[in-house]
Amino acid sequence: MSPVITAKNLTMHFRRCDALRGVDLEIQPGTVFALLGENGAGKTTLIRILTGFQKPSSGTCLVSGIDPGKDPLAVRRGIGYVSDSPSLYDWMTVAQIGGFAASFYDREFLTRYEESIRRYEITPDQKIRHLSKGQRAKVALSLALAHDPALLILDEPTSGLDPKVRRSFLESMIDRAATGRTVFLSSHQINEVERVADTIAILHRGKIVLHGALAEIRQSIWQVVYDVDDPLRAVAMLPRPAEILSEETSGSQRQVFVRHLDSSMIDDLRQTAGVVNVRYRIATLEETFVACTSGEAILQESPSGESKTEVVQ
Ligand SMILES: Nc1ncnc2c1ncn2[C@@H]1O[C@H](COP(=O)(O)OP(=O)(O)OP(=O)(O)O)[C@@H](O)[C@H]1O
Repeated sequence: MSPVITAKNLTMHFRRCDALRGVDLEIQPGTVFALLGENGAGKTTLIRILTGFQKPSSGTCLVSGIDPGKDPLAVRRGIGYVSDSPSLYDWMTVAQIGGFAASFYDREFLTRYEESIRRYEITPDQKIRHLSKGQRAKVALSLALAHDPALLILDEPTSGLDPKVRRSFLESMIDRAATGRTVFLSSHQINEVERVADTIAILHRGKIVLHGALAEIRQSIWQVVYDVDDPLRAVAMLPRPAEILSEETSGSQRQVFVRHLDSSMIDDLRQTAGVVNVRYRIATLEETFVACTSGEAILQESPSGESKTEVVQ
């Protein structure tokens, strides 16, 4: 099956910063994909390029087979999209905005929209400008979902929602993917991402530093901690195929986050002169995120499963 989203070497130079620095990405249909990154990592910029609101400085991308730079309206007609700050016509009521949006789509749109508004317990004749932040988010989500798009792109979709609504919304995203539709969401909420995503990518300073199946990532990244007899002692890097995500020294203790560790490497480390008290365990996704976004040596996995390590300046 061909990917729903393909990005090749996307860059975005703004006057004062490089928001994207060569992003490669492939997202398969029928999956929930989560883009993780710190503030300012470039998530919104990438989403704006994929939805045709921003032209990249260089590189190419296809969304459902269409180049958003060439035909942004065709891309946006075919997808459901909620930005991080949805702009809605404030002077309309909840019902009016649904009726207005419905004029661009088939008859089912209004039925689905009204059903969603009822489920979210929003009063249809309330003015948009009088809605709370969470209610606005619910209206924006209802509009994005009402034409039942094959691809849904959501920038921080749950930021205004309370925990109960958040949970049921995320569960509904898993159901969507199970019917072959694709969900692309950006988030800071690692615990939420863990519950719903099939694949994730971590964006750090405009580069994707980790990309792959969540199940595989959760099983392949390890935290290794050991002590050295002398804080100045040099210890050799773990050999290939190990890939170091980050290394930290605190006095005589060293902590390494590493991908593709095997037990012989731990045995060798235990045999190393001056190294004592070696312990290791699987890293949590949160630890992996911190390691990927604070370490110097970082890696990128291609969709084919090969991975490479590179250094971020
Ligand atoms: N139109 C613009 N002009 C200049 N710089 C911009 C513009 N849009 C974004 N940037 C810069 O690009 C970088 C990435 O911003 P972006 O909004 O994509 O990050 P983000 O990952 O979505 O952050 P957050 O999680 O805080 O929303 C930031 O340094 C930001 O200041």
